[in-house]
Amino acid sequence: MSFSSLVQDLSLRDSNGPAPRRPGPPPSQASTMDDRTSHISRAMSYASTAATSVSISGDISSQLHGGYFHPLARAWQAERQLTKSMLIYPLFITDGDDDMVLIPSLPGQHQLGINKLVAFLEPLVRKGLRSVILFGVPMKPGSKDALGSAADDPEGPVIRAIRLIRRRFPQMFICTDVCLCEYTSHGHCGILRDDGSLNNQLSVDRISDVAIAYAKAGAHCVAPSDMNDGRIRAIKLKLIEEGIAHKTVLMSYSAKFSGCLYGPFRDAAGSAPSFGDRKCYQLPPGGRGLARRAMQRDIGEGADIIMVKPASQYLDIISDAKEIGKDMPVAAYQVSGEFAMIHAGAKAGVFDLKTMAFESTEGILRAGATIIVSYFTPEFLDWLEH
Ligand SMILES: NCc1[nH]cc(CCC(=O)O)c1CC(=O)O
Ligand SMILES: [Zn+2]
Ligand SMILES: [Zn+2]
Repeated sequence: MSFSSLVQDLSLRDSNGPAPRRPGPPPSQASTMDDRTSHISRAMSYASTAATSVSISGDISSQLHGGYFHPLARAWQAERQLTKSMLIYPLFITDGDDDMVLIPSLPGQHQLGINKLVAFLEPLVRKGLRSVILFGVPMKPGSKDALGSAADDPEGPVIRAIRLIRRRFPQMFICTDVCLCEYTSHGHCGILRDDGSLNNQLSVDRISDVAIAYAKAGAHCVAPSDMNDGRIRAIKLKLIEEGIAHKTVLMSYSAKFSGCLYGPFRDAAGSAPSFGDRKCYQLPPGGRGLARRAMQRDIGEGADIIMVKPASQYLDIISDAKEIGKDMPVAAYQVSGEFAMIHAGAKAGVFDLKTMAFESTEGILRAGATIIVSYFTPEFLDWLEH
C-alpha cells in the first residue's frame, strides 16, 4: 500500500467514524492503532492547510536504510551473531613429542607434539578459546596397521593430549574426531574386506571402542567422522554400558560429503587413502536427500549434535540440518580446502582475508549452524575483541 493511499484510507475512516475492527491486531494493541491513526490524520490535516503542499510519494516499505545506517544496527540484522563460544578449533597432535611443524597446504596450522601443546594453547585460552577438536597424527614408522590399532593406544598422542588438556586447561571443552584413516595402513576410515570395501560391522565395533577410549580418557565429546552405518547407535550403547553416556556429547559427522575439499587435511593428518577413494561411504555432493536421511537416522540413533561438512558448498544442507535437528545444536565444519581457498584468494588479491573469513562464517550461521569448526578460530579470537 502506498503512503498516499494509506492516508486516503485513514482519512476516509476518520470521516466515517471509527475504523472497522481488523482481523489482525489483538484488542490490547487496538489503542496503538488508534493513536497512530489520529497521529497521521493530524499530520495530514496540517499538510493540507500548509501554504506549500508537502508531497510524499513512494512506498513506506521501500525505505530500508533507516534500519542499518549504524554498525550496531547492522549487527542487529543478523539472527545469530558469531561469538567465541561457537568456535571449535581443530588441532593435529603428532607422536613426535617435541615437534611443531607448519603444514604447507594449511596456512598457519601446525602438527603439534604433546610437549608443544600447553605453550601453544595458553595464549589462545587467554583470548577466550573454549573448545578444540583433536586429530591424531601418527608419524612413527610401523605405527599403522590394518585395524588402526594406534587410534586408542593409551600412550598415543590423542589420549595423552586429552589428559594434558584436562589437567592444564580444566575449562576447555575437548572434542575428539573418531576415525581410523589416520591410523590404518591403507588410509581408509574403517576395517576392510578382502575386496577393499569397508566391513561395516567390524568397523563399527572398532570405531565405537575408540570412541569409548577417548571418552574414558576425559574427552567431553566424541565425533565419529568415519561414516560407517550404525556407528552412532553403537557408540551410544557402549557409552551407556560404560556409565559415561551422561557426560559425553556424541557429535555425529552426519552429513559429510566426499569431494575435493579435504586435501590439505589429509596432508596434515597423513590420512590419504593408499588406493581408491571415499565415495562409497562419504555422501555424493548431489545427495541432499541422502544427507537428510543420514541426519534423521543419526538423531534417531542418539546423536546429541549433528554436523554438516564441508560448510560453504553445502549451505542448503545446513539449513536442512537446522530444520531436521531443530531441537539440537547444528555444527558446520569449514574444512581445510575451504580455509586454504580463502587464503589463496586473499593472497591473489581477490578479497581481504578477514572480510572473507567473516562473510563465509556469516553465511554458515545464516544457513542455520550454531557451532562452527574453523581453522580461523585463533584469528576470530582476536577479531571478535574489537
Ligand atoms: N575422516 C577423517 C576426517 N575427519 C575430518 C576430515 C576433514 C577435515 C578437513 O578437511 O578440514 C577428514 C578427512 C577425510 O574424511 O578425508
Ligand atoms: Zn577417516
Ligand atoms: Zn576423521
